[in-house]
Amino acid sequence: MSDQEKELKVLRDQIDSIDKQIHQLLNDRARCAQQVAEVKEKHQGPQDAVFYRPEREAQVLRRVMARNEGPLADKEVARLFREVMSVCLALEQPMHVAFLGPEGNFTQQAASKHFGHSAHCIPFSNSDEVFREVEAGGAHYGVVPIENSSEGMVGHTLDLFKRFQLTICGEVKLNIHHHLLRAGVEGLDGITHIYSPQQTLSQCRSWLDNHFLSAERVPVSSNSEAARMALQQGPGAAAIASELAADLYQLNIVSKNIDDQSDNSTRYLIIGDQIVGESGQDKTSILVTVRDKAGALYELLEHFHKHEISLTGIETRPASTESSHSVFYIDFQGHSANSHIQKVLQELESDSVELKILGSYPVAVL
Ligand SMILES: O=C(O)C(=O)C[C@]1(C(=O)O)C=C[C@@H](O)C=C1
Repeated sequence: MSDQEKELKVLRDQIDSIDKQIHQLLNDRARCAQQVAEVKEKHQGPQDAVFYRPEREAQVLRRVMARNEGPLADKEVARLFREVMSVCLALEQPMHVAFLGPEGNFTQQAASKHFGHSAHCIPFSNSDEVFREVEAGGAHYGVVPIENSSEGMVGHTLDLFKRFQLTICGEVKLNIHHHLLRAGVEGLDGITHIYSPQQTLSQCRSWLDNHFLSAERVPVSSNSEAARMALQQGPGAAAIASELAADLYQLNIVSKNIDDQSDNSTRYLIIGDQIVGESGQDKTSILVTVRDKAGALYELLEHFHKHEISLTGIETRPASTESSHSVFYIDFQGHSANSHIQKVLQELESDSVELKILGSYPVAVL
């Protein structure tokens, strides 16, 4: 045995022994989660037991990151624990998560980032169907986009909260990175057509102008459709799409991160029908309907100012039935179980035509 082989053997024996301990501990943890499920079923009833606890998951992940001493990066260890909790939760109850499809898009990536890879994610062709599926009980939770750093709020998603009696159980943020994908070929030569949704083509315009001024840019309905076209049309075709789409359609990533803006991100909401407990770092979202008059918004915001509550987002939506009313979607720091948040909610309720509390939920961890 060479010196190198001897030294490697010592270290690999150590790794084998550590792996054995990790393996045992993982199964110990899984057994604990099974017992947690039994306790929930015993006290809440087998039909009503709530297995997924976003507040607890957020606390576990925050603690993992806070105590991490490396060399693994905080986010990397949290990602591992995210998956550990995902398999443990699947033992308690296999999770069915509806998302705004099609398969391979960024919303699916967001769903996996939030629930881990043991959740069964099902694509739906529009956000209305995602809401309907969750409300009907066909899926435990749903994932829909709410805000993009360059495009702003997704008004349609906000309006769905007026129609459906669902709550917000969580949020997840995803950095959006677009890649150039090709089937069976490496490099950039010979590309004549580039497929992607119009919005993505716009977000990569400078890169495309620099590299492919003469290639035809073909707008398609989704990321996944772009990937499918690249696969179907052969070597002259390329798609701009996500890493997940590359995996799904077995395409090569020939150029990574081609977005003009490197910090493009999208925030997604987790919708369900449960009240989420306090995690220690939470947000609350509401819809407030007020009569149109000068200073209406000012009066609403005064309540937040008085109680020193920081807003994290505000958006005006048209009131569908009454033209003399305005609806504001507002999210702010704090949990509705907290007494000073309760005071603001009471004041808003007495000052408005309608107040709908959409939910309190943990601020995105990963
Ligand atoms: O603490 C719980 O309630 C659990 O069910 C355990 C556990 C975990 O694996 O840590 C699993 C799923 C929940 O979403 C939260 C945490």
